[in-house]
Amino acid sequence: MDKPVIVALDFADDFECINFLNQFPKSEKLFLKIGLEMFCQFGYPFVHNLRERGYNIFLDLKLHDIPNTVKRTCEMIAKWDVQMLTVHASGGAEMIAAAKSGLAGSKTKLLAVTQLTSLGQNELENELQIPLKSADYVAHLAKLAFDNGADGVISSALEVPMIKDATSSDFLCITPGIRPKSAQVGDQKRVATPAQARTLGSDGIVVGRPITQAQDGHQAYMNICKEWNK
Ligand SMILES: O=C(O)c1cc(=O)[nH]c(=O)n1[C@@H]1O[C@H](COP(=O)(O)O)[C@@H](O)[C@H]1O
Repeated sequence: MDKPVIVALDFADDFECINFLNQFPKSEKLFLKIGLEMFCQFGYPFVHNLRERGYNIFLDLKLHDIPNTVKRTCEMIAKWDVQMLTVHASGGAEMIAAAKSGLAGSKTKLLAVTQLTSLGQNELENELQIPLKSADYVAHLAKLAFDNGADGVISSALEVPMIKDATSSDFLCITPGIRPKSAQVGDQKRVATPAQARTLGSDGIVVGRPITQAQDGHQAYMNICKEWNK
């Protein structure tokens, strides 16, 4: 798989989303992330529709439940022919392994979310009461995901070198929290530019608002791809 720029489709309605996609030439082979906002409203038919149109799909459901429930859910998703699926690494070793076994026989890559990019050191210590440096917590969760069969993790680009050291160079690091220099950071805490993410060894970047809320979404996407592929 080439290193993709994955567009996060965080739209309130499907009409707005399809209008957004129609800005792109048909030849543009987009990699799209369907997250909770759209999946909760439009479910599997929406995923199926976008697969039929030839898009690669990252289904970002961030599953986090008991192993049996996660396994059964993954068995269902395994039939959907999506390229990537997320679970929370903090669901534990057994849950990650259960997710992987649920996906058996499919080509869907299992990605474990480490520490959300919207959480910094302060939130980790004071809200979640995790007495670790953020980087150590991310490395710990990445190792847990690696040891239990995940294909990769979701983390900030800033942590990629450390994750690859703690796991393996081909363990996928897909990184949201991407902000071109001119973009607003918003609710993200651990951010990097597309160029920084590339230099740090990220295997793919996830970008939402800097593209979906731009005046010209296609141009914003092209600019980010240019910086990413430099
Ligand atoms: O799993 C994710 O994709 C994810 C994990 C994470 O730690 N941080 C994070 O921002 N994301 C997702 O990546 C996207 C980032 O969107 P923007 O902040 O608008 O670029 C959103 O759809 C988030 O749900």
